[in-house]
Amino acid sequence: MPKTAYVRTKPHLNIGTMGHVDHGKTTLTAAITKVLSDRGIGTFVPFDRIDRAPEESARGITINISHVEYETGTRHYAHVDMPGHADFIKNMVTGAAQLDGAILVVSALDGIMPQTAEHLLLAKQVGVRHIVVALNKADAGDPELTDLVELEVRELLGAHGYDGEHVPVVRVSGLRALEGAPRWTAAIDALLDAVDTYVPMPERYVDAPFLLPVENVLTITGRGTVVTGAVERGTVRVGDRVAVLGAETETTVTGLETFGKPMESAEAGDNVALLLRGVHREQVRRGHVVAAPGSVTPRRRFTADVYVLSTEEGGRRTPLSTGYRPQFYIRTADVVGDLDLGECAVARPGETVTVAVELGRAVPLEPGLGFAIREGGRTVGAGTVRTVEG
Ligand SMILES: Nc1nc2c(ncn2[C@@H]2O[C@H](COP(=O)(O)OP(=O)(O)OP(=O)(O)O)[C@@H](O)[C@H]2O)c(=O)[nH]1
Ligand SMILES: [Mg+2]
Repeated sequence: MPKTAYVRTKPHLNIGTMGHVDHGKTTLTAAITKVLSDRGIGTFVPFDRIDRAPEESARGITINISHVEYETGTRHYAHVDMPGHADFIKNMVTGAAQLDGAILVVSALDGIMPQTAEHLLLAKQVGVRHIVVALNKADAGDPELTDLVELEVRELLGAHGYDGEHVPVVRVSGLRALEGAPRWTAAIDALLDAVDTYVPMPERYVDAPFLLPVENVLTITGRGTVVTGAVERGTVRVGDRVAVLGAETETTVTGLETFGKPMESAEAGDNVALLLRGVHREQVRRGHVVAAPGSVTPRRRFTADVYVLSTEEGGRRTPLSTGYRPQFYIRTADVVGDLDLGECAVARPGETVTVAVELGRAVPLEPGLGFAIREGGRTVGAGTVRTVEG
């Protein structure tokens, strides 16, 4: 049976749930789809369809990011549910790199925890400009304690450069909303209203040359290799030639889908799957970039302003020095790089310094691009590209 084509009727945005492990991101994601499907718009996606890997159900945590789709009265959303566990921050950053706005989920029972702050910092760094807070588990929390958690969260938002005073903070219960309790389904409506009104429609650079950072690579039996991700800029049509930067190959797009629905062309902001002619699954990886041929040249060397996280923020205890070789998280890529601190030679936790970086492999870079620096499973710094060199 031929699949129904995607019909663009409402503006499309990319949002997602982030926050500390077990604070209820996946439950809330399922609850949002439930409330909307009860209203007759969209399909309910149960919890075990979101966390569907055997290891996820065995451990009771999210490991991989997953995407669900839904519509409110005014918008179409692709929603990424991100893992909270510290071991899977890598997957969280990949998910966050494509968002126009994020729902920061904070358990009203536990308040701010380490990955609440780390996710906020990483989101800011990869360019998430707007946050809405869901104070989850409000069914079980004491209202006065919840007030304190709200104050704490607003302060944390402010400390990371968000408008802590005005960010909407909505008290929800994903669990009770899933069960259909009217008070809590109404809270989901309030949360979606906050997202609809507080996260503005971003400017989409549809006229720029096409660029898509690869989030995932799949094989469709009988059809070939598919890459998925959000289109960062430009448009792409079936039949277009594209370069796969990282795989150093050029190919033709032979199919285009969003959430299983075929489309003729995709544009900046769309969350899509591209079928690539004659490309083998092993050739392409997360972190590669699919782009209009000749439109970008991957580079290895750049200068950047880097903030070295303080020890209290979960950063290092000791200074960084020239020759330090951490991992750089740039768009969906994770690349090793050498740091040169020039004359200042060392950078202490809590300091901001200008550094020169030489990456282990070339990636598309441009001034203003944000990135995170991680080492041995923790975030140690956050930076912005200043200049790009050959
Ligand atoms: N009381 C109460 N419990 C909740 C609520 N939402 C989630 N929970 C419980 O909290 C636990 C964790 O929920 P998840 O949705 O898996 O949390 P998560 O944030 O997705 O966890 P990770 O993805 O592993 O970081 C589960 O036992 C849920 O049933 C809520 O609103 N109220
Ligand atoms: Mg989860």
